[in-house]
Amino acid sequence: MIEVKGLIKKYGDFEVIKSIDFTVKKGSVFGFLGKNGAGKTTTMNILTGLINYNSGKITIDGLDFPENKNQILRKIGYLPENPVFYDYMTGEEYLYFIAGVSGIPQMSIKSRVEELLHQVKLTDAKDRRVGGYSRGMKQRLGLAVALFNYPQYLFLDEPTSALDPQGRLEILDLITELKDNKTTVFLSTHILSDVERVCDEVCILDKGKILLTSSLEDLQNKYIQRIFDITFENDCSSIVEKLKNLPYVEKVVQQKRSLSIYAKDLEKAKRELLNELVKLDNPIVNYQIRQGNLEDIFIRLVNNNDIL
Ligand SMILES: Nc1ncnc2c1ncn2[C@@H]1O[C@H](COP(=O)(O)OP(=O)(O)OP(=O)(O)O)[C@@H](O)[C@H]1O
Repeated sequence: MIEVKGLIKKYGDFEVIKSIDFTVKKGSVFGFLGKNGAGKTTTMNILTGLINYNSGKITIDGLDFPENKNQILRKIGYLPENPVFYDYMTGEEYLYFIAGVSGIPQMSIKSRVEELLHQVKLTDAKDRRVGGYSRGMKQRLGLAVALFNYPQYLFLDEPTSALDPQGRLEILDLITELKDNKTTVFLSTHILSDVERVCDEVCILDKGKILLTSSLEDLQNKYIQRIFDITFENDCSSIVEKLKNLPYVEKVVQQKRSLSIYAKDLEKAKRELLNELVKLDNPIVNYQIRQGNLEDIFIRLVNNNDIL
């Protein structure tokens, strides 16, 4: 288990991490969410021992982080957002190079390299120079490096953002496999559908502060919202204000001829909204009720702070 209490990180006078607390349960997939610049990479760099922090307490499996850094780091694997390699090496040579510095017994190296190449689906590309790999292939090679020493805690910083949908699914499947093997995964990402697919816990960071930590299930149960998506024949800018003032409407988001109306009172909105809309001199071409997803919850939390 990772426990973080009162963690503060400053660059000069700029407090990037503003006294955050959170707990990552062993064996879980912990989704660490936040907009650009929220402080996700900084937090991950601290937890993987790459940078120092100003104050706070971090314990991993009950061990104080600074006091037991070497012991703890042996349990940790990290895939940074933009992993860097020696481009002139082949993928296989690079993993042999990592083996050389990892302390793994000589006799196990060949089988470990082969196993990892297979796991990240790079066996066919193992003899190509890394400089010629696509971003997705580099990401997968970085994952092989992070996994080299069978980490108990795996930190992944935006591991799928460079990948095409197929590549993303492969990484998400791998995360699920790792979780099944009891690896704790700390996943920073912007891609909320990925979080919905693999995470157990969600932590939302905004401007260095934690807005919310929750199990994904609780978050969905508590904050899920019904949204009415309506498309009109003509531009609907002029009716937004009127709709916002309806007592059962919480928020209206407009995109040219379409509106997303967030309901405060779902039952009332179901009964009354359509009646209200047909009175307008703008024919409706589409009307549907959608269940909000994590993306909607995230946008409401980070942009409005209106459900806290
Ligand atoms: N070495 C540094 N010196 C000064 N400021 C820094 C340094 N590293 C990061 N920052 C600032 O700290 C804040 C948090 O950055 P961080 O990279 O942790 O955010 P992030 O949530 O990972 O964003 P992204 O999704 O863009 O990677 C940003 O405002 C960034 O400019």
